[in-house]
Amino acid sequence: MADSNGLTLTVLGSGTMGIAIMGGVMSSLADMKLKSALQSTDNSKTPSRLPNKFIACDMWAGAEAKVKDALSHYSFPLTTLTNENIRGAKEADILILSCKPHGFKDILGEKGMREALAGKILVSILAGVTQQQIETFLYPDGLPEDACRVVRVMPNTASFVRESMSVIQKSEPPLSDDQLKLVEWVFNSIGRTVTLPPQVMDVSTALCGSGPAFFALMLEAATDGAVAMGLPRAEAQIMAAQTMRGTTGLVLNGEHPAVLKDKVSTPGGCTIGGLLVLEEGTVRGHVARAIREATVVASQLGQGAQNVNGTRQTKL
Ligand SMILES: NC(=O)C1=CN([C@@H]2O[C@H](COP(=O)(O)OP(=O)(O)OC[C@H]3O[C@@H](n4cnc5c(N)ncnc54)[C@H](OP(=O)(O)O)[C@@H]3O)[C@@H](O)[C@H]2O)C=CC1
Ligand SMILES: O=C(O)[C@@H]1CCC=N1
Repeated sequence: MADSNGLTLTVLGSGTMGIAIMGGVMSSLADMKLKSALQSTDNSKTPSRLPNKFIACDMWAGAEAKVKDALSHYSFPLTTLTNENIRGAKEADILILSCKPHGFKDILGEKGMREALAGKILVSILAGVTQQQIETFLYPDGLPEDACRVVRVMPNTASFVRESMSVIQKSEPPLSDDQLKLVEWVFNSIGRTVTLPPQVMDVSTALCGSGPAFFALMLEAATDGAVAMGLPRAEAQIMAAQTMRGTTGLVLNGEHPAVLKDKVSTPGGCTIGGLLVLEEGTVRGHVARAIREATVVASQLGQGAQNVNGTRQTKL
């Protein structure tokens, strides 16, 4: 692990995701330091230089305190900047574009930004904004030799606790070995990654980006039911969350969800009774439709469209 020789990671937009990603990377680095003191690690997938200095840019001054509150306990060099995106970009080796989807033109259109980004990796996590949209905006006359490499990734908010499911869009032409190692290291350090083609980025946004909200709704509803039957809320919430974690652990361990469900359903028992109530409510159809709706909405986000459920209107 390179320490004194470390890279600088800048986030452009220090909101929920900017903080979550920096927090996850810092936590991972802190963990690596501890582990490397105890055992040797497989370095074949580790870039020669890792990010260990961080710059958080935002246009809202209040973001500085939020970033410091969330991250200063990690003790990595952390600079917070307000309305100084160009400086943040100049000092960066790798950047995460983490503003709202419609905000990318304000940031990338700033005078001097193109020069500040030259030769660097710009990871966009914006929902609904394609790699091509960003590249065409930055380089309307075609990619110059010193163009930055735009890489699209869809992580989720669990980055903060290093449990993200991040979808890395396959880059065309391929990234260099060093670039790929670095991008994969950043997102592997904050959870799990898969690499997929551009045409599935919107559904990945719905399933993985929005997913924590959908699963949280399920968790909250289960907690409410338990509270209604007499459990104290604090315990009920932990019990529901741990049960959800256990279920995901089994599935990630190879158990098929349908088999898992059947194994829990004792004949004549309480589980099948509960499941049939869920089926009466067409929960599966609605959950699946939520993913479909979110996919459609995600696909509109880069075009300035708004609203859901057939009420979408394109901004003129
Ligand atoms: N939230 C999530 O779980 C996920 C979000 N995403 C994507 O990540 C991106 C960020 O989402 P999220 O973190 O939730 O959004 P937030 O609104 O929490 O954060 C975005 C931040 O960018 C700031 N910002 C806006 N304009 C500028 C500018 N010109 N220069 C610097 N900073 C600016 C915003 O400031 P201000 O508030 O003042 O506008 C805000 O603090 C979005 O594009 C979203 O699609 C992807 C996966 C999951
Ligand atoms: O709701 C949104 O638009 C963003 C993208 C994925 C999660 N949150």
